[in-house]
Amino acid sequence: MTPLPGPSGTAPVVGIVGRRGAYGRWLQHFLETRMGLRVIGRDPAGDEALSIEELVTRADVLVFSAPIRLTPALIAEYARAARGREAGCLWMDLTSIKQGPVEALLASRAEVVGLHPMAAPPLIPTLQGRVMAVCPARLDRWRTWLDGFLAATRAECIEVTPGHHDRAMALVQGLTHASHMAQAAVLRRQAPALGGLEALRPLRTVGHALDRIVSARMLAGNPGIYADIQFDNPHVLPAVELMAEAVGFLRDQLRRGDAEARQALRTRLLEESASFFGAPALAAGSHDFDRLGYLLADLESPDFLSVFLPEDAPGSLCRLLHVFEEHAVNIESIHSSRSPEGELHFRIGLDRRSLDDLPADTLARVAKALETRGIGRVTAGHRGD
Ligand SMILES: NC(=O)c1ccc[n+]([C@@H]2O[C@H](COP(=O)([O-])OP(=O)(O)OC[C@H]3O[C@@H](n4cnc5c(N)ncnc54)[C@H](O)[C@@H]3O)[C@@H](O)[C@H]2O)c1
Ligand SMILES: O=C(O)C(=O)C[C@]1(C(=O)O)C=C[C@@H](O)C=C1
Repeated sequence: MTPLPGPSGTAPVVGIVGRRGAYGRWLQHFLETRMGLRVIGRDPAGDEALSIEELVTRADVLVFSAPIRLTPALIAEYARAARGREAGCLWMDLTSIKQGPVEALLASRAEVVGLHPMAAPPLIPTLQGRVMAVCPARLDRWRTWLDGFLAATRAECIEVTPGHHDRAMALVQGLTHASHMAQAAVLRRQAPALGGLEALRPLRTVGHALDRIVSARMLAGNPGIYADIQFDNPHVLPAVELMAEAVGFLRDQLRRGDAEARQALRTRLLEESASFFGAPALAAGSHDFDRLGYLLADLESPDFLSVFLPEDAPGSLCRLLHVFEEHAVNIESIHSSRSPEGELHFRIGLDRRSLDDLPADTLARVAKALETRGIGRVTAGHRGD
């Protein structure tokens, strides 16, 4: 692989501040394996071989990937240590909040871009299928290299100013996180009396299942990030205040309990918001809800085989399906998905009734045929009898 040259014509050395963290590790792997670049870094979590001075001197590109609450002061500390030697370099950050970090970066003499990959570091080596907010702040000679870097990430890049980003993230992240933290807190208080979370599962709706997924993802994540987004994005507090006002209004109507209260709830919390969303958005959201509901049902169906296809080539899926046909196994659904390790596979949902009419070892024979003919490797499978 030919590394992408920087403005001097040679491949830049990239320094990562916070390279032992979740994104720092992901980015180092990306830069080394997908861009062929040399990566150095520093992190108080056991990676202090280079001093701050050495790091800013040696890195042509410096990326800040540190806790949100510390980042503006950390950037200022690096800028002080660089004492102007950063002129001609590119400095950037991955922080979930953009105004403070980008202002701090601009106080240096480096070229500056603020980035926000809007998803946790993925299992796969690129950001394909994810959005990256890009705040170009002071770019000149590094623009071409930056374009190449962003293209290599395969993220859907959206240019935005830091101020607009933070106001939007107060709604996209702050509000979403706040409502799911609140939901999880209520579930914690009330679900045990009903036998716990798992006891609710058989009675799930699609809406509850989707919300549970979001809450679980957040609660499984880094609590520091979720707390910092609430506290350090100044636009979150007004959004949370409006949410509390809306929930308070709902509570007041429930306490009143009369016909007028019911009408007030319908008007203010349903009809007025529905007309704000508009008919096309309501129809599209409703359709997506249905599709996600069926997707979740498919992914939970008990009869399935998950098959890893080593050959990412036209016709591989066709050859795979032919084996099921040969064994008279009826397929109910096919989803391409990723294992927890990031490996691409197909989850083949099977029709229970067709399995019932077949010999008990049919799935084992399908799996064997797939493997001996070199079509695919069965990574998981289940026949829910
Ligand atoms: N994880 C996510 O979901 C996610 C998504 C998008 C953006 N981000 C952003 O990426 C950045 C890093 O997040 P993360 O998930 O890797 O967090 P993390 O807590 O896993 O990593 C942060 C790293 O910074 C290090 N650090 C702390 N103080 C430091 C200092 N003084 N100098 C150098 N390093 C220091 C920590 O030791 C840690 O290894 C954050 O700004 C976050 O907003 C994270
Ligand atoms: O877990 C995920 O993939 C996320 O989307 C994490 C999430 C989020 O929940 O908003 C959290 C912080 C980052 O700034 C970006 C995204």
